[in-house]
Amino acid sequence: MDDQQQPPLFTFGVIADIQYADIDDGYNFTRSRRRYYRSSLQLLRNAQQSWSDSAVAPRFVLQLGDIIDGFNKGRGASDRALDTVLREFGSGPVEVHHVWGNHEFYNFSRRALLSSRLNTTPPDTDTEEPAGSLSADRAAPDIYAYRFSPFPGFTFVVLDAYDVSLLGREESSEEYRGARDVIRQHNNNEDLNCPPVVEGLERRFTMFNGGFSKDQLDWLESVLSSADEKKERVTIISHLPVHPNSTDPICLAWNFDKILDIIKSHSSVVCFMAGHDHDGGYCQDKDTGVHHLTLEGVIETPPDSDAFGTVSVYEDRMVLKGSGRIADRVFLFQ
Ligand SMILES: Nc1ncnc2c1ncn2[C@@H]1O[C@H](COP(=O)(O)OP(=O)(O)O)[C@@H](O)[C@H]1O
Repeated sequence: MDDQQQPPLFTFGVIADIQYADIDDGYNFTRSRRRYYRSSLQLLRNAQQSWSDSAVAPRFVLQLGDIIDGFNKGRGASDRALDTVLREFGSGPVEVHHVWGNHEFYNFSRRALLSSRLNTTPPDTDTEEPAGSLSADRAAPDIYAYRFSPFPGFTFVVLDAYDVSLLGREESSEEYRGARDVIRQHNNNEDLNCPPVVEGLERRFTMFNGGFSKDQLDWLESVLSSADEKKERVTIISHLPVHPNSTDPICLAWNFDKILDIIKSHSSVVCFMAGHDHDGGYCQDKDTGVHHLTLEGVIETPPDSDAFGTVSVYEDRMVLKGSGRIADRVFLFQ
């Protein structure tokens, strides 16, 4: 019998870059793509409706970052916009795991985010760690990175792609200075949102991107080592993509190569999911077989279309059923 005819072990929903704001339509920076700020809420509603109606209720939803747009901040509407979108999420049947993107930091400080409803770190389940030490389920107190296991044998890792960034860090902090040193080595522009070159991987060194600290990378190593031992299947999620063939390089994480190196040295990773590049992208890494999916963004999806997916997980594969401009895909495990 074909796997596809058997029921999945579990399913989950994915959606990226909602960027809701109660403002008229606009355009991206280069004016090549229209942005539908109000309609994005209706597209989220469509996704929730589909997940509510589905025969197999999804176990959870992954919200891949940029839930509300930075324009809310200047209008004093950040809290209101967030309430509006979270109310919509709350109407659905399942828990949501929120990833943080650049627009989260345009609206809120890191400290505010850590104590907000956008912090979906699960309660500590790790009983093996001695009292007082950090849980293996979380990276560090001010890094928004955690793991969760929705089904035996499957682990999901939420990464903090703005851990090393000029966004969200106090200008007086050591972290801010460290991030400024990194970007300044590559970008001499006065406006650090302006990429340093017109082509190639160096374009990623802009202020709207960021990277992963050594602490976070070390933690990821340890999570993946443990998953390797248990022969688990790991899906990593982050706002920023890490594979150059899965995105326009202007959207890559600063130290994407470090994540690729770590993935390469662990057999457990099967998939990496990101947002940020609203045009979306996909590749399967030829060495590791890991599937790198960049999900098309809701904000640049016309009101008569959709941009969400539902993933069915089987023993040997994940099957993405895309809606609207998201393609159907099969991610076979290697
Ligand atoms: N090529 C560029 N040169 C200068 N500023 C840019 C460039 N691209 C984006 N920006 C600015 O960077 C910020 C983030 O860009 P934006 O396209 O809004 O990000 P996102 O795609 O995450 O919504 C905005 O303030 C935008 O005006």
